[in-house]
Amino acid sequence: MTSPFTLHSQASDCAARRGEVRTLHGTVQTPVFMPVGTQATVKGVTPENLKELGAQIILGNTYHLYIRPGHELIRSFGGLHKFMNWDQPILTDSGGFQIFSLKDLTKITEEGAAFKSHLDGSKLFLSPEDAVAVQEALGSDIMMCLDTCIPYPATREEAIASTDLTGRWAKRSRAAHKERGQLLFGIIQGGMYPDLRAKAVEELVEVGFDGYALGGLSVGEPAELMMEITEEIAALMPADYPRYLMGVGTPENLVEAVYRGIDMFDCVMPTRNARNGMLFTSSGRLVIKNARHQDDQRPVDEECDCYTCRHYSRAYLRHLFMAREILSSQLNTIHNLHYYVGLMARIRKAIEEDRFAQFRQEFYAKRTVE
Ligand SMILES: CNc1nc2cc3c(=O)[nH]c(N)nc3c(CCN)c2[nH]1
Ligand SMILES: [Zn+2]
Repeated sequence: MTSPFTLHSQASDCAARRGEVRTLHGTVQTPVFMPVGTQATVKGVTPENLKELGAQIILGNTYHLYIRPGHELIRSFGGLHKFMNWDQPILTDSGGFQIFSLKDLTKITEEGAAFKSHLDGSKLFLSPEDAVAVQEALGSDIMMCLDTCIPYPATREEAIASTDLTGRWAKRSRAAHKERGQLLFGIIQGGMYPDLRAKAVEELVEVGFDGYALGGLSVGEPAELMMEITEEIAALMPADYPRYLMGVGTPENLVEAVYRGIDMFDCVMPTRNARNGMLFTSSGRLVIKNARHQDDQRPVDEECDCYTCRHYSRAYLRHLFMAREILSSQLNTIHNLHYYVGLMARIRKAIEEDRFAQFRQEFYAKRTVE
């Protein structure tokens, strides 16, 4: 198994590292934040907007695209890249998280996940092999194994049963994956039990994947516990393969997880919060509907050079939000994604210059909660 990951530099005073992941649609510089594009679109922005703000790789979702419009339709258009006019890397999540968040609509057996469509309640089924086949049809550059995301809290017995099943499914996913350049990542479960997670790492490495993801986190557990597990398990994940922390997180989470050795992140926060009028800035968060922005001529963030900050005032963005204008979501999303992608670019530079621990201190010094 040759790794798609190249390590460029390792911080001298923490686990942070600078690297790159080679994929069929290009090389991704890490640490990297991946905007979420669940239904073949990053909500509210065009691929051109994404390129302009610096996005390297985006996320799609097996479950959603399988249900609508269907992976066979997308295959007939030459795959997801052609269908959505995005010619850079795409990572598709397996649907593990979505199927389990459907809760009572899902039945898990050894064979796979039987579930009811959230659209029309029709009965559907995905085996680990099906999930690989769907992602191959989509043509994603990085595929994720179908897994069972363990809720928080979970008993040790529940965590053992679920983690063992995820391990057996991972083996089947690897066997089903025909080598054609598409990468396949394994997902580490284990709940909040470090020993179960350590065992899961060993088993997945034994099977052999192109990268390893920490799953089952950011599921309602305290942030300290998420960071404890991340710190302990990232250190056990192969250093010469990509490490992906799924569904994380706030800007602070990203800084803390990079500090502990994580390379890849995805989170709906920048896009979802943008639509809800919550904007990220270098000094903290800003709620655009707040009356104090009503006649404020300044951009969202004086230190930001994104399209939104170069052309629009807080007053205008507040007006769009209050008027429920479509442009509100577009401009707020461009800014928030530019902030996240820009933060990762500043993190990569700090690691290259071996001053990440200092960067982390400065990052917090500037955060005054608005
Ligand atoms: C928001 N928090 C969060 N936790 C996750 C865990 C898994 C997880 O354990 N497995 C999978 N397959 N996906 C997850 C996701 C979706 C990531 N796009 C998560 N999101
Ligand atoms: Zn901006």
